[in-house]
Amino acid sequence: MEKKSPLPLNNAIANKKKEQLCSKESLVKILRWHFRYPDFRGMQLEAIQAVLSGRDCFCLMPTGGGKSMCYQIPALAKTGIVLVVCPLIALMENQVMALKEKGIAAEFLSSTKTADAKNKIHEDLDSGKPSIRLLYVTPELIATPGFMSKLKKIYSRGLLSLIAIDEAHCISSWGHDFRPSYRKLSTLRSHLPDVPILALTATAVPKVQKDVVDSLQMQNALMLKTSFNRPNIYYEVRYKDLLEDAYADLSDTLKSMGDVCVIIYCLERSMCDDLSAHLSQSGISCAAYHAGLNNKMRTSVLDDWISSKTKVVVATVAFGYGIDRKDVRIVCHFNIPKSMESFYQESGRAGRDQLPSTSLLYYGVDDRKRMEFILRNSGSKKSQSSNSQESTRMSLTAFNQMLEYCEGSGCRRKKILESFGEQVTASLCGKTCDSCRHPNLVARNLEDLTAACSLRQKGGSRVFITSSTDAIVGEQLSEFWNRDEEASGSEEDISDLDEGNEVVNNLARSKVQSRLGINEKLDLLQRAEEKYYRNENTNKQSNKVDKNAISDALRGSSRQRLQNALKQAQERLGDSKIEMEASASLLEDECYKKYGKTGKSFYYSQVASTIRWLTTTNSDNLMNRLRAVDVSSSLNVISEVEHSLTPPPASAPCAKEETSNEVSGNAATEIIPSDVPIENSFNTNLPPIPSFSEFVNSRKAKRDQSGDTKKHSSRVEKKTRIQ
Ligand SMILES: Nc1ncnc2c1ncn2[C@@H]1O[C@H](COP(=O)(O)OP(=O)(O)OP(=O)(O)O)[C@@H](O)[C@H]1O
Ligand SMILES: [Mg+2]
Repeated sequence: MEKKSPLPLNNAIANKKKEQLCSKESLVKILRWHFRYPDFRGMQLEAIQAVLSGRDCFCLMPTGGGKSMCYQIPALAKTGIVLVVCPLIALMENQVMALKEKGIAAEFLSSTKTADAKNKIHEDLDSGKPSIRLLYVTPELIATPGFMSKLKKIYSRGLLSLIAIDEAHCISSWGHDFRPSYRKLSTLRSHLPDVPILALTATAVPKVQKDVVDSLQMQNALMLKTSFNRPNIYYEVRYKDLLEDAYADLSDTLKSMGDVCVIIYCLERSMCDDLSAHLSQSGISCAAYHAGLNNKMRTSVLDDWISSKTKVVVATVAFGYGIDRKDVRIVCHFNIPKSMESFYQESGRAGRDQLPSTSLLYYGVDDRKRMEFILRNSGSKKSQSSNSQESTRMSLTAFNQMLEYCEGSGCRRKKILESFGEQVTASLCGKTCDSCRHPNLVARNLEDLTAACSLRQKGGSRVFITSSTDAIVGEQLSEFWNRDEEASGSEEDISDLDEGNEVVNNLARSKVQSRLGINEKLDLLQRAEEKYYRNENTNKQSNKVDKNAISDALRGSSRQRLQNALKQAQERLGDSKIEMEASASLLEDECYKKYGKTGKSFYYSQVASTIRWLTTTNSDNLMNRLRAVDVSSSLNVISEVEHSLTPPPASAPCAKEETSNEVSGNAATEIIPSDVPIENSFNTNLPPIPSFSEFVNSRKAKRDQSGDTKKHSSRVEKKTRIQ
C-alpha cells in the first residue's frame, strides 16, 4: 500500500507549543486527513488531549465507542512511538492492517512473525529515526527482559511518547477476563517513569477500574467514563422452554430480517455445527466457527463473513473479539453467556456503525444448568484451594446477574447498565427492549415460566427458586436439579489434560486466537462434561458407576424438595390435608424405584418432573397418585385419604395404570392380577405428568380457551418477531 504523504500541518504542529499541539482544531484535522471522520465521538478528544499533555488517562467507553482512536491520533500528532498492549494477536493484526491501509506506519511483534519480519522491525526501532508510529505488542512480550531493555533504550532516546493498554480490564482478577500476564504490566511505570499511560476498556465495574489504576501505578489519572449505554441496540430475550422449536424460531427470525449480517454465539462447538447445519438447510447463508476447525477452515469462514459471502456465523466465544465489522445487525446468544460483562462485550458487536441493531438471547433452563455446572467446576480442576473456591463464587455471582437479566421483570437495558454501576432513569430505555416495549407479553412469559418452575415465589420476579449464589451454600432447593454432587465426583473427567494441551497448542498456532483463560477452560470443561455423560451411558460396568450412584444425602435432599412442593400444592389447593413427610417420602421412593439403578440424571429428572406435576395437579389427582404409590410400596401415608377414599386392601385389585411410564412406579401395575377386569378395580387412573413443553403448551391452550384467545395468540405471534 502506497504511503500517504504526511499531513502538511503535522510538521508545523511538532514545532508549536503544547497547547497548540493539543488544540481541537489540529486534532480534528488529523482525524479528517487520516481517517475521513468529520469529528470526534464521545470523549475521544478529552482522552487524546490528556495524553498529549503528558497526563495518565483511564478511558471507559462502550464497545465500538472508538477507543483505538484515543491512541492512534496521538501517534500521529506527536513525534515518537506509541506502544500499544493488546491481548490478542488477531486484534493486533487487524488494527495494524487497517492502519497500514491508511498509510500509517504501524507494526506488531508476535510469535507469528517470521524472524526476518521481526528483525526489520527491530532495525527500525534501533535506527536514529524510527519510522514506526504505533508498535503493537502482547503483554507477554513486555514481560521478557530482552524486550524491556529494548523499550528502555527507546525511552532513553526520548522516543516513547505513550503507552496504551487496550482491554485494560484483563489486568484485574475481578474482571471477567483476567490475564496474569497483564498483571506484569505494573512494572512499566517504574521502568519508564515519565511516559503517560492510557488504559482503555469497555467493561470495568468500579472495583476493576480501581484495580487497573492501582496496578498500573497511574498518577493523577484523568478518569473518563462514558455511559455503557448502547442506544442503537434493541435487547430481547426469548424463552426456549416456551417455544416449540427454538431453531425454527431463530431461523424464521433471521429470514424475516432479510439479508443482514449476524453473529450467533453458542456455548459448544457441537451446537455451532448443529445450528449452522439447520440454518443452512432453511436456506440461510451460514457457517460455523470454533476452535475445533483447523486454521484454514477458520480463516476461510472469517474471510467469507467479512466479505459478506456468508451472512451468518454461528460461533463460540472465540469469535469476534477484535473483529471490526461495523454492520452486524443481530448478535444472538443461543445459550446464556457466563456473565453480564461477556454478554455486554459480545452483544456490543452489533451496530458498531450506530445503526439500529438487535441483541437476541435465547434463554433455556437446560442452558442455565449447564453453565452453572461449568462455572462450579472451572475452579476445581486442579485444587479446592480457597482461591479457587473464591473464584468459583465470583463466577457464580457474575452469572447470577445474567440470570436476573433473563428471568427478572423490568427493563433489560437498565439491568445491563446497573450491573456496571450506572444510575439509570426510567425514561432512558424509551422502549428499546422487549420488557419496555411489550411489558405485558414479557410479564406473561415470565408468568408461564414461574408457574412451571417456581416452587416458592409465587408471583415473584425470579422464576427459579435457587440463585446461583444460594446454590453455592450447598442447598439444593431448586426445582431443577443442580449438579453439585456430580461435580464433586467428576474431577478426573474434567481434567482432560491431553486434550487440553492439544487445544492450547492449536490455539497458539492458530491465526485467529481464542482468548486464553476462562473461555478456554469453558471449552475444555464442556467437552469433559459431554464425556462424563457419555461415560455415564457407556461405562455402566466401570467404576464410574459409583460416581453415578444416588447417595442417601441426595435422596434426603430430593425428599425435602418434594416436601416443599407438596406444601405449595397444599396451599394452592386449600382443602387437602396431606401428611407431608410421609408423602414426600413416598414420591421420592417412587422416583428412586423407577430410576435409582439408571443413574442420577434420570433420577433427578424424575424428581423434577414430579415437582412440576405438583405445581398444577388438582386434589383428586394428587390423592389418587399418593394412594397408588402408597399401595405400590405398601406404606401407610395419608390418613385423610384413608377416610375419604376407601383404599383397596393390599391384596385387592388395583386399576391398571393408563398413564405414561413417566408418571408413577411400575410397581403399582405389577401387583394387579392380570385376570381382574379393570372396571371392577378401584379407580386409580393417574394423570400423565407432562413434559416441560407439554405443560407450558397446555397452560397456553387453557388460557386461550378461557376467553383470552385473541389477545394471547397475537401476543405469542408477536413474541416470535424481533421488534
Ligand atoms: N470519531 C469517529 N467517528 C466515526 N467513526 C469512528 C470514530 N472513532 C472511531 N470510529 C470507528 O468506530 C469503530 C469502532 O472503533 P474501535 O474499534 O476503536 O472501538 P472500541 O471502542 O475499541 O470497541 P471495542 O471495545 O469493541 O474494542 C471503528 O470502525 C472506528 O473506525
Ligand atoms: Mg477496541
